[in-house]
Parts: sequence; C-alpha cells; structure tokens
Amino acid sequence: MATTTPIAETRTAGQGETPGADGTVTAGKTVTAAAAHAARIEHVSKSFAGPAGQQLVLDDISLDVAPGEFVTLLGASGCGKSTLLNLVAGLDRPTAGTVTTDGRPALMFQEHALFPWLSAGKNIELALKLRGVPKSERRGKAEELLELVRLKGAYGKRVHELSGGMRQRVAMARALAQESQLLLMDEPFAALDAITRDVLHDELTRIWRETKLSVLFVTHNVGEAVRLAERVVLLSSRPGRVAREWTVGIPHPRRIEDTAVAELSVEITEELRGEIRRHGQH
Ligand SMILES: Nc1ncnc2c1ncn2[C@@H]1O[C@H](COP(=O)(O)OP(=O)(O)OP(=O)(O)O)[C@@H](O)[C@H]1O
Repeated sequence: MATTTPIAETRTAGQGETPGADGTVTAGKTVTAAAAHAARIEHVSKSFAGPAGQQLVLDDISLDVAPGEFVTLLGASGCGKSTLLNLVAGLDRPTAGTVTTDGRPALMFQEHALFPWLSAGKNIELALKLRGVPKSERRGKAEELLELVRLKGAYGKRVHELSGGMRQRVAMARALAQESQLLLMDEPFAALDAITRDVLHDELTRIWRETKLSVLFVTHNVGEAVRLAERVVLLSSRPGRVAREWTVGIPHPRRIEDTAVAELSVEITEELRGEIRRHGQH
C-alpha cells in the first residue's frame, strides 16, 4: 500500500518571485511515497555583476538528483560548480530558472568550519540543537554519529587535537546530524593528502550506502568523481552548461587504479581537456 508522507519542499525563488526572509519560497506539499527528486534544477542561469557588466556564469542548466543518487559535478576551475551548488543550497538565487530540493540540504565544504572552541562532540550537538533535538538526546546521538564516521571516543577532543582527515570526519558527522535527504559537498577532501582522501572516499561510499542519502558532490578531480559517483556530470566553462554526463556502472568497492575506473577517468579527462581547449580555464 502506498504511504503518504508530508514533506517540505523548498524552492529557491527565481527572478520575479518574492522569496521569504531566508531567501526561499517554501511550499508545504503532500506527496505519495518518497519525493520524486532530491534536487531538481530547471533551466537555471546565473549572472554576476562584473567590471564589464553582467557576467553569465551558468547558462540554462537542467539537472535532477534522484533520491539516494550520488552525482558528481565536474568541471574546470571557474566553470561555476560552486555557484551551482550554492544555488541548490539556497545560499544564492538563480537569475533565471528554479531550484527545488526535498527539504533543506546539508552542506560540507573543503574547510571543515568547525568551531575551534568546542569539542568534536559539541560541534555535532550544536547541529542537533539547531534541528530541535531535545538536550537529553543530543549526547547519545552525537556519539552515534561519531561512531558512524569511525571516530568513536573522539567526543571530547578539541579541533586542534584532530588531524585534517579527522576534522573532515567530524564535519561529515555534523552534516549528517541535520538528517537532510540531500548532502551537498564542495570539494570536501581537496585539502587532504592522497592516502587520507582515499580512506575518506571509502568512508563516504559506505555512509552513503548505509544512509541512502542523495549526494551532489563538486570536484575538479576526475578520479575522485569516478571513484564515488553513480553519475558524473561535466560542466563546460564560459558559461557553465551541462556538457556531458556519464552513468558509472562500476560496482563498489572501487579503486582509482581499477581498470574500469582508470579507463572511464581517461575518457572523462579527455573530454575535460577538450572543454578547457575550447573555452579556456578561469
Ligand atoms: N559572488 C560572486 N560575484 C561575482 N562573481 C562570482 C561570484 N561567485 C562566483 N563568481 C564568478 O563565477 C565564476 C564561477 O565561480 P565558481 O566558484 O562557481 O567556479 P568553480 O567551478 O567552483 O571553480 P573552482 O573549481 O576553482 O572552485 C568565476 O568566474 C567567479 O569569479
């Protein structure tokens, strides 16, 4: 029997629409079973005012992320990946088009942005508090989340006592504390060394499979995109458009050096090089 689940669908206002105080238009919506999309980007364009007038950064982008899907957004530096992610996050508004998400997404960036004066556990508890979790439940939930990111026992550790990889694990736990259906990640592992990054790729894949979250992951690292995603979306530059998409049917666990991963990475790199030759890098 089909279940009816009320969800809050958050849509970022396009030009000509009036957003609420937080910059979004929120429509309470009742749908049958799960939402059809974790994120829906429809004909989105974005311009910024620059010294030479309006600069068109994103041009008519349409892209869906299905519930439970892992999509990587790949492209040359400056092609507009972060701009698009910010629009999905509701941090900015499109110049044209609409962005719809299944609830408010959780965010994770290259910089962990943890509060250094709080312990790992208290950083997570703060996210739980903002979500309205009662005080009596926060400690237990924070410990569970630390266990999920394999940091059992790190509850009382201060940020300066943690390695770069551990900080990103805490940042991941804090993002998961929001219990969003959609996790937006902007190069979260770019500042880590190759070995730590490789380990965190495995962890993220495990957590994604366990939680069945939808993930939209921005990177300019082709190997990372292929290692993680079910679908890789390549953006062109000047302005950013969807240049090509690949469905990655390679079973997990994947390794960068696996033949299928390496072959697809070579194919995508060639395409990316072509994009850079055609449009330059900014
Ligand atoms: N708030 C802003 N005001 C003006 N221009 C902006 C703003 N945000 C981004 N841009 C411009 O938009 C373009 C795309 O930037 P964006 O950061 O989205 O690219 P990116 O693909 O994420 O790059 P990278 O991989 O280097 O992080 C750049 O030319 C940037 O200068």
